[in-house]
Amino acid sequence: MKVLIATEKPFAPAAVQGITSELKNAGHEVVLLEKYTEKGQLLDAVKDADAMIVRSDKITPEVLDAAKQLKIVVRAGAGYDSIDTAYAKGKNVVVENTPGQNSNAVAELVFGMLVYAVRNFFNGKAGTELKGKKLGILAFGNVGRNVARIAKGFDMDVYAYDAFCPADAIEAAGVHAAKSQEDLFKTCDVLSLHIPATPQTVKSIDYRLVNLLPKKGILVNTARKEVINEEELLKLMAEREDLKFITDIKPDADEEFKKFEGRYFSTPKKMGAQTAEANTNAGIAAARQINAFFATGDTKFQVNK
Ligand SMILES: NC(=O)c1ccc[n+]([C@@H]2O[C@H](COP(=O)([O-])OP(=O)(O)OC[C@H]3O[C@@H](n4cnc5c(N)ncnc54)[C@H](O)[C@@H]3O)[C@@H](O)[C@H]2O)c1
Ligand SMILES: O=C(O)[C@H](O)[C@H](O)COP(=O)(O)O
Repeated sequence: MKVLIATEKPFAPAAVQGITSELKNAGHEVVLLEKYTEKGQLLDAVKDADAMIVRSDKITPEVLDAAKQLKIVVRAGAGYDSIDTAYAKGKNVVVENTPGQNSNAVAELVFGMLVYAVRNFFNGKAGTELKGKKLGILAFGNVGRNVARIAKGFDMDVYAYDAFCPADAIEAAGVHAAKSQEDLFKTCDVLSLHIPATPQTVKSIDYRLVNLLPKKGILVNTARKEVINEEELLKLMAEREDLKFITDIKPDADEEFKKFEGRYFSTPKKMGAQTAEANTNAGIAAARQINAFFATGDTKFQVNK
């Protein structure tokens, strides 16, 4: 089978090597399309691909229509909102993700950004410590659980809320279970977002919710920019000079947020999963899932059943 690795943002070289040898050892042909700049390059490359491995690359109906032989596309990562899963299903294309493979990388970045923020972006003025502060984790999935683990090392008081994870499972992980999203925002000094972008969550982080944060609250986003209601957050930050917003996903209104100097930080490019380890873990998992799919029909990680 022909497997296309299509990554506008390439994997680390060691990851590409690992993915390629997994696939070749299983008898597949590997084609690499990296750093493409035109949609046409992707449309051309997918024409004869039987399988694809992608990162945040947009797999639209146009791409799926061009991929006449495609049977499976694996998103080397957690969030698959960049893929039109329903359209793929209609074309009998299996869509999979690789859950948990990059979650430690994202969790470590949360703390990198947090230390930077509480130390006033290293401007030389006295900052604060994380020890003893209340950390709220919105969504207790793979990333949220890793954030909780690291937060305990900082001696933070950790709370979480997840719409689909029962409170006793959160408590069993040694984390306080908040009764609701509102309860989590009201309680915590730092609020870290780990919800996927879904119809229920898009723009859900709005004025009303963020305004529940106590004085000097910090909102951290390593999830998706779409979950934030940017217009309302801008309004709130203009009204509340105590709030900080730090994010791994540049908002559309980045220029406007930049006006809040000393209270806003965005990574220049999404960095959460950008480690050699996460690239290798997610990429090799994707390759193995493709091998299993062609060898035995395994669809354990399918997200468009
Ligand atoms: N910055 C990055 O590079 C990066 C890397 C990995 C993941 N992400 C983003 O972070 C998200 C979380 O990643 P993950 O690996 O923890 O995913 P995951 O699937 O392991 O966890 C997601 C959690 O969200 C919960 N959830 C779903 N809808 C919810 C809602 N409406 N309210 C509350 N909880 C809800 C689920 O129950 C689940 O526990 C991904 O969907 C992706 O968008 C970003
Ligand atoms: O959802 C995810 O897993 C991450 O957002 C994702 O892997 C990071 O995006 P990437 O850096 O791979 O484009």
